[in-house]
Amino acid sequence: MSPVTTTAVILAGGTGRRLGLEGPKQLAAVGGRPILTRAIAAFDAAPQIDDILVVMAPGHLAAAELAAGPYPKVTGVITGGASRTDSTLRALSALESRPGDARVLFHDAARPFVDARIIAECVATLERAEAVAVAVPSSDTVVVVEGDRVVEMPPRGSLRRFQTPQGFRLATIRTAYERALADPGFAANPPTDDCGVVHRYLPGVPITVVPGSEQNIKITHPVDLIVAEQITSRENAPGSAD
Ligand SMILES: Nc1ccn([C@@H]2O[C@H](COP(=O)(O)OP(=O)(O)OP(=O)(O)O)[C@@H](O)[C@H]2O)c(=O)n1
Ligand SMILES: C[C@](O)(CO)[C@H](O)COP(=O)(O)O
Repeated sequence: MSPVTTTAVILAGGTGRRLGLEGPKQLAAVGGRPILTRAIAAFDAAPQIDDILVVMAPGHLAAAELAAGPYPKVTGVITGGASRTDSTLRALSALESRPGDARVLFHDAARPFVDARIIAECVATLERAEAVAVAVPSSDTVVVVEGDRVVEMPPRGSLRRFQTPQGFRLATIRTAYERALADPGFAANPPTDDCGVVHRYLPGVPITVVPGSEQNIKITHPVDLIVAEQITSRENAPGSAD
């Protein structure tokens, strides 16, 4: 391991309610391989990643251990919490012995098509930044509504859609969550991701954005499974690197 380690945390603690399958969506297969396996494999293959921690939905640890089996960088599979931020907190507890300058990338297990370029750029950015996010421009016009009324139309050119991974120096994300836990309003209204926790509780910390990819989709709704199958159908095409 390099003196400053980089850990990938695969957040797989959800149940996939919006997808509506019988079990957690991360155990469903796309292109013949479980979504969770694809996410783990991407980080296992990345030379910048030293180790991987999988945070799995309660009651499904054995399935996650099976999925992680072939990947030597996986050093732990732990149980997730009730919300995404609870699952991150559990990962931070599991990493409590690591020094503050260690790096951590949090990745949605539900994004099976994260690529080597994105992972490399996130880790490289953490050499000079405390926090990094992955984002793509919006092809839709995005509006703010109150009830059924449009109240704001932010200029689209400055809008981005966040993806994962989201990366941090460990000391930064620890401090952000310490402050969040001290806020009585946090549990009732948690940010939707880890960058949101840093943005709200450490507003002075810049979050550097690196370009994501249109393929790095989050499998959320049933239509996303159809798109995912299409993406995987190219894997074995002549000339494909996969
Ligand atoms: N308690 C939770 C909830 C979510 N996640 C993870 O966070 C990622 C993004 O969340 P999302 O797409 O919302 O997944 P689910 O919570 O499973 O989906 P849904 O909201 O439709 O139930 C997923 O990889 C999910 O497993 C997690 O680790 N712990
Ligand atoms: C982290 C994230 O994927 C960035 O777009 C998103 O915020 C997760 O939201 P979800 O509702 O937990 O899917």
